Amino acid sequence: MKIFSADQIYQADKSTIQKEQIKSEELMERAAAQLFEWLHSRLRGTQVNIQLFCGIGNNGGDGMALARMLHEHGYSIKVHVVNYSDKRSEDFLLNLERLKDLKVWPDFINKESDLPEISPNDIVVDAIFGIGLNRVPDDWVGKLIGHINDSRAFVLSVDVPSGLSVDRAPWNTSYVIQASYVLSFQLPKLIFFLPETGVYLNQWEVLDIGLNQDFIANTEADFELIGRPEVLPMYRPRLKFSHKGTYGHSVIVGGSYGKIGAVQLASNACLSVGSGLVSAFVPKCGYDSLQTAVPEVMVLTGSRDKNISRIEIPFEPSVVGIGVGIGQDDDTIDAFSSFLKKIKLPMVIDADGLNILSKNPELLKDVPQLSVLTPHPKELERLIGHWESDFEKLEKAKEFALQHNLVIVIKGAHTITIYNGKGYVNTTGNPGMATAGSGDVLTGMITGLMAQGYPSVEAAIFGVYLHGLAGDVGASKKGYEALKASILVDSIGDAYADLLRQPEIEQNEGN
Ligand SMILES: NC(=O)C1=CN([C@@H]2O[C@H](COP(=O)(O)OP(=O)(O)OC[C@H]3O[C@@H](n4cnc5c(N)ncnc54)[C@H](OP(=O)(O)O)[C@@H]3O)[C@@H](O)[C@H]2O)[C@H](O)CC1
Ligand SMILES: [K+]
Repeated sequence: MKIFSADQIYQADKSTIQKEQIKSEELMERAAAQLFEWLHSRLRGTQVNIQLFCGIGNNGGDGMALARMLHEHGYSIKVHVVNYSDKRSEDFLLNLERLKDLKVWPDFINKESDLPEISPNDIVVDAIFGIGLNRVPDDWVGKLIGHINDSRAFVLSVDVPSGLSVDRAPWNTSYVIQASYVLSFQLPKLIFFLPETGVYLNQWEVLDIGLNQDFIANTEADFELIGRPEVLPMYRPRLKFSHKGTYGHSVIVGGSYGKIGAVQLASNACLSVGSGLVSAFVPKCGYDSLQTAVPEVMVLTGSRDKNISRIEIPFEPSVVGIGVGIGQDDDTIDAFSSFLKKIKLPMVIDADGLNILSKNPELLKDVPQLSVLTPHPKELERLIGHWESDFEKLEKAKEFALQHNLVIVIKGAHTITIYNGKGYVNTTGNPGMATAGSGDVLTGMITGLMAQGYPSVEAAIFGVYLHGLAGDVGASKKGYEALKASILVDSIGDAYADLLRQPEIEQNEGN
């Protein structure tokens, strides 16, 4: 699913109005009807106090129209107009009049007003600001937002939590609604997935308000949300008349004394994701444990016992994944840099491989184009420098990836894969995956997918999705806390099965 900027959403709005020859008020009516249906199907007439806080723009207009529909269906409502400007939108005014026609009289909150009482048992509808927010809310509006947050009521935000801009970091983090649920129109917003802004909502859902599908399909978006529909077409089925050579020979280079487990996890994941053959290149101390732990993996060793000092692979690998557990000894850095000069095919670089690049940026020119770098935020910061906000982080990462023609996988709750000026936001995974070795498994999976012929960017997007899905499958059996990286590896098969399952057929169909 595409993720649009605020400007693109306004354009989609306009093109829908033109194409369907409707008025903007009708689009607002559709939006409000969807909001109403969502609430009504859950409440089914339950008598609970619903307090609607409406701004004076179209977000507020949506709230007003929703208030009317709730009132018409017998719900107990209280409508507050947050009167932060005299520039009321036409559709807001229209819906205010429609509400007054039903003899519902909103109260107008301004700078001097007392804050309304809100019980923890109330439902608050937050329709103060939508995607039109373009500056910090006034202090009195910020205080009202704080008051709503302190109420402990269930807060349903219309389109976005008020106080969050769609395209930048919040001006004042205390002036942002903490939403229990966000009902967002047509397309998800990038802020739902970034660590700095995603914390302002517990759950979100998209409501289809029938915006022009041609416009959406033909408009290039900077970000895309990656779910099952986006990932399935990337899947490459295995062929009946194939052999292990068809699916590539991966090499995982890494490990040092005490960190051989990283290579074990990565090479095991590489095999489990489908690489035909997997070899590991490790220091000598890793030989016995690796051969014992993963008999399917072939093991090559360097000349040193505790670290890698020279990397020599006596065959042409399909792909190399390098860096897990490798350490940063001087001779390891030398080995890494001379290996980079030899290798021409795209590779996967993780962990200390990335830290070596950060400390020796002159090596970047030797990294093969289209290689995949998989940093967590700290590793990314070492690579691209400090950022002030998640938006700046994404811009800098895009620039860096473009400059070196690389794929960058920014790991996090919603891992974002950056390539060619675009960001692909992952939807699978859970907090149980914040555990030792989880990244090593991902490195192995992306490497194993590239070995099978997935182009690097698809290997990254598909691998991140499948890795998260393995985490979700694993957590469903073990819970979050007990989820370990080795469970992720064991769950890769179930993750594939989950991804490829046929849509469920109605049980009684045909009866
Ligand atoms: N296509 C859709 O998704 C549809 C969305 N709808 C809803 O419309 C809003 C967007 O409405 P809009 O009127 O453009 O903007 P807001 O309601 O968010 O804000 C209203 C105006 O407030 C001004 N503003 C901005 N920041 C502040 C501030 N900090 N303090 C005071 N005032 C502020 C700004 O106007 P200015 O001229 O003063 O700059 C805003 O325009 C969207 O989120 C949906 O809820 C439609 O209903 C259906 C289609
Ligand atoms: K809102």
